[in-house]
Amino acid sequence: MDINVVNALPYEEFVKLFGNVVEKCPLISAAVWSCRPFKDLANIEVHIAEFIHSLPDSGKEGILRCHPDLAGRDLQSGTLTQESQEEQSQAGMTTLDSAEILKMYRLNAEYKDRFGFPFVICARLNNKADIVRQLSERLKNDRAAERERAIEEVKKICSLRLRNIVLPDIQTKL
Ligand SMILES: NC(=O)NC1=NC(=O)NC1=O
Repeated sequence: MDINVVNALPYEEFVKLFGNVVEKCPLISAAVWSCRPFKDLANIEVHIAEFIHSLPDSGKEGILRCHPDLAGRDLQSGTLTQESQEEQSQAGMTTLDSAEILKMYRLNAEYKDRFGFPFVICARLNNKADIVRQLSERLKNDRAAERERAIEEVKKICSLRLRNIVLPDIQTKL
């Protein structure tokens, strides 16, 4: 999709197209629409990142709280967004055995108890072993460091989702 086409979208169409590039946070795309005209795809990412980093800690944590757990309730009940379903499936979350599901549930619960927001990682860039290792390691971080780390993962997820929309014919398998 040509960047001039993106720049010409009315905000309703822009939000419809990009509203879930950050999981369940259409506000971000609705806000970034005001930054048109975008030079290119990377420029959209820059504006999204600037918006996210301009938020107070509570806002950043709010973004994290909009993310479904990996291998969690939403996956088990089939209520993930299409993007999350595809991402979690690609990371092997849909083929865990019961012991692996229980391990993810326990680690996710421990993480949420410690930080007050869910563990977020860019699933497309990790397999299930990476995810368990990262979850175990990042549990040791302090809250501020972990908040920033998780937001970096949100930005990676966003970048891949944007590419899937704007460059659908190029497989974004990194
Ligand atoms: N808690 C999460 O990290 N969730 C997710 N990461 C992704 O890449 N897709 C998700 O649903």
